[in-house]
Amino acid sequence: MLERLIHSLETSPVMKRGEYNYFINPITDGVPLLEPALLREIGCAMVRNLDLAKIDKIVVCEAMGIHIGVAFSMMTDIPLVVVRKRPYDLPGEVAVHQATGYSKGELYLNGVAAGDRVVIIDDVCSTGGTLRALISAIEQVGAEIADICVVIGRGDADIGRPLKTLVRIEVSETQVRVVDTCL
Ligand SMILES: O=P(O)(O)OC[C@H]1O[C@H](OP(=O)(O)OP(=O)(O)O)[C@H](O)[C@@H]1O
Ligand SMILES: Nc1nc2[nH]cnc2c(=O)[nH]1
Repeated sequence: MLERLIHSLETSPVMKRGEYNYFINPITDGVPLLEPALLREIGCAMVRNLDLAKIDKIVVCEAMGIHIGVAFSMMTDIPLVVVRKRPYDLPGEVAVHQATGYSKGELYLNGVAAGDRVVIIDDVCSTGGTLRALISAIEQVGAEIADICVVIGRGDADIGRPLKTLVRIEVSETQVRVVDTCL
């Protein structure tokens, strides 16, 4: 299992975004293209690794959490909430600040209510800025976070909660190395 993901990572190009070594991969960028078999492989691995007991909603972040969230939602029949990068000004919307290794912005959460039990999933965790922002937004509405899982972990960010990763990687200026897997 995860052979496709590991192969895609070990053949990922790396570019500079400022000082940040940014790897380019189908799962994290949709570039150059995303094979359905790779998406299925990841969906199955998430189903096997997440605690799905009594989960009301899956929460993902725009943009590169969406395809993973859709696959996972269709496999589990659990509704999907997409945290957006633009406001809708709906009642109860929560805004939080997001900072990554190469960008800053605001995130807007709608569709999660007090008492909901949710899982957060994303493509990658690097500095942890995005997951910390998502956790803060969900805590502000009074929902319960049952589990958090990303496909790819790089670095050792502290998000203040347990984090599941399908694979862990190291990124140099020229290449990606897979150093651990969940299996
Ligand atoms: O751990 P971090 O340093 O926060 O990095 C992880 C985040 O970076 C990417 O999102 P990004 O905001 O670049 O946008 P995108 O999904 O729209 O490409 C990725 O999809 C993660 O959400
Ligand atoms: N594609 C991609 N997304 C990221 N999100 C945070 N770091 C990275 C990275 O190196 N590559």
